[in-house]
Amino acid sequence: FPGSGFGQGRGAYSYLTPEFYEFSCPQANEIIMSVLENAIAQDSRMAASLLRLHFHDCFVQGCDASVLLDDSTAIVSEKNSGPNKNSLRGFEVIDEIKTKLEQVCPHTVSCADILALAARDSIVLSGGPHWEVPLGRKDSKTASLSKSNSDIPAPNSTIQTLINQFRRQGLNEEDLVALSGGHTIGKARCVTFRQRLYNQNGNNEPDETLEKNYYNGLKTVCPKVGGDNNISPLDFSSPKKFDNSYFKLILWGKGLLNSDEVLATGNVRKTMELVRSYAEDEALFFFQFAKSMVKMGNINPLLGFQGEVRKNCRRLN
Ligand code: HEM
Ligand SMILES: [Ca+2]
Ligand SMILES: [Ca+2]
Repeated sequence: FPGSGFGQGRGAYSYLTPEFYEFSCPQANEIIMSVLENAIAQDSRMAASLLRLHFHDCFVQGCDASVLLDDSTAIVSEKNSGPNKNSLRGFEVIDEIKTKLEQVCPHTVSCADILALAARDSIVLSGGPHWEVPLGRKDSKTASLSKSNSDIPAPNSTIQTLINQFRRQGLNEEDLVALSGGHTIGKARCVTFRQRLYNQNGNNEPDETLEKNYYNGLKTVCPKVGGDNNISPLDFSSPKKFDNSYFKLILWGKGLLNSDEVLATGNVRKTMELVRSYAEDEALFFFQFAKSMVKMGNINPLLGFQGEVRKNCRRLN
């Protein structure tokens, strides 16, 4: 029985299933959704931040809530890695969900599953697709600052580096392009796209694939020196709505990060074609995004007796 006995970690449940908490915590979905509705109403960017949190968890040791652990004697936190520091948001929202779940179903719903459900619900609340989230992940007793520095793709990556880093996680080009569509919501800091504006190839010239008006606008947000934390939307046409406009912008030279633009300009036929098809067909993008989110959520989960269900997502029990 999912979630009853075996699901609670006393047995060796060996796969993820959407019904995992059906009996042990049937209220989990409702509780998560109600916390998110409030959090996103107060701060519309929060949906994007929670989606990214799940991504940065899954790419480091798998989807095991390692990203949520604070520094302690036993833990060197991933929160201080290059990609995460001064950047990841949403930890307080995860804490709020966890506190409510501990009141209703103590020691039952893992932090890793909360991240996966919060990411899905954030997409739904932003107008994107709904999908069933396979559940039953346990929480790690370790974190990896070094893997967080090495395994999360950098914004100035080439297309080949992106393909390789996704492949290492078991994700292919279709997953790379669809999941990059997560950038249809949320914002990025000047430091993550400055190189494109002023010195793309070490020759003090901008990235020539940037559309000129867009480029001029970005320079006012992101000066050559200073303003590191100034933010710009990843999809300026609809930064709060989960839609396919991200792919249309890329085709027009209006993608914010180098890693966005190279999906269309990096001379890899496959990703170029996928960008075009998602720009033309939003339903196709939604379908593939949901499929790829399930795939990303399945990266190396801890199952059964492995790991633990943390009582506080920030520390080991
Ligand atoms: C393909 C490789 C990727 C690279 C290089 C990348 C890079 C980045 C960078 C640099 C930022 C801005 C961070 C900051 O300035 O603080 C960002 C934001 C974001 N990323 Fe990615 N990302 C990638 C893939 C993904 C994936 C797979 C997802 C989810 C499915 C995702 C979701 C997001 C979201 C939603 C934001 C906005 C967060 C917010 O506003 O708080 N990204 N990404
Ligand atoms: Ca992890
Ligand atoms: Ca959008």
